[in-house]
Amino acid sequence: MSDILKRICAVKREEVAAAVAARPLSVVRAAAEDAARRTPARDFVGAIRSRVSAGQPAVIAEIKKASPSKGVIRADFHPAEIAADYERNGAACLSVLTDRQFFQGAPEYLQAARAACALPALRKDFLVDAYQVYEARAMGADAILLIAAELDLPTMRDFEAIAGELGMGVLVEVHDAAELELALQLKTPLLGINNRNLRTFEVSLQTTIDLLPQIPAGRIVVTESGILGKADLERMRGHAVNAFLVGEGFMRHPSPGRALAELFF
Ligand SMILES: O=P(O)(O)OC[C@@H](O)[C@@H](O)c1c[nH]c2ccccc12
Repeated sequence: MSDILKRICAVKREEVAAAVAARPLSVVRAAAEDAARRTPARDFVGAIRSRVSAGQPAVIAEIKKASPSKGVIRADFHPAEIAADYERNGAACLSVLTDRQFFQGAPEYLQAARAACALPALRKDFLVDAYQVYEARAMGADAILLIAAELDLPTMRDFEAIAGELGMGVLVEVHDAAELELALQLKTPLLGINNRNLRTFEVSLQTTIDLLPQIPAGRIVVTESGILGKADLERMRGHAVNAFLVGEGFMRHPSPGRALAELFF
């Protein structure tokens, strides 16, 4: 079985090396600090927490053109329009793919999406180097994703500390009990459970349900991937999970925002 996550992360290391050669860390860091001063990050964690504590669904609506498992999901792709549509229809936050090679994303999509609305935006990418955390803030991101399957604990702590200095939120993503144990040692309250195994791309919503008993109070569980219909939603709500990260289920509709409203409100 080919390990897709490993392949992606190998490419990420090459990308970082090329980016560092073009724009050294000191420059990106200064750009990130400048961005943090001039356009402070929007409160990603707060946007989710306020909805969940009010008993409302917190939806992180994803802007994703393609994926390695599904190919092109949405050919007619306008990130700014989609972002505004999501906002009008009650999304709490955005998640924007910035990886070019595997997801046909781009940093410019994050910038365009964020500029078109007032929602906090997560940089959805595979972070393997602190450089990319600075890069995230420099491109306007309000939050970063840490994938516990690819990072050790000291590295995650380091990235979380940098994100905190720059005012960004952190969503830490796990897929099994071992990863969860690492993730729980971070400070962030936002715990994503990816129903998709990033090594094989198999999806099972049972992944979220199985890990719930090991999650202490005070963490906000975000169930990620494979949420397509009302039955999925009811199943999660039956286990008191009320924060969701949804991509494909919205992106295949002419109006992704309307799809969001129909599913959640
Ligand atoms: O399109 P879906 O099945 O609704 O999934 C969204 C999101 O969870 C998925 O895109 C994702 C979750 N974790 C990731 C890490 C990297 C890239 C993508 C992802």
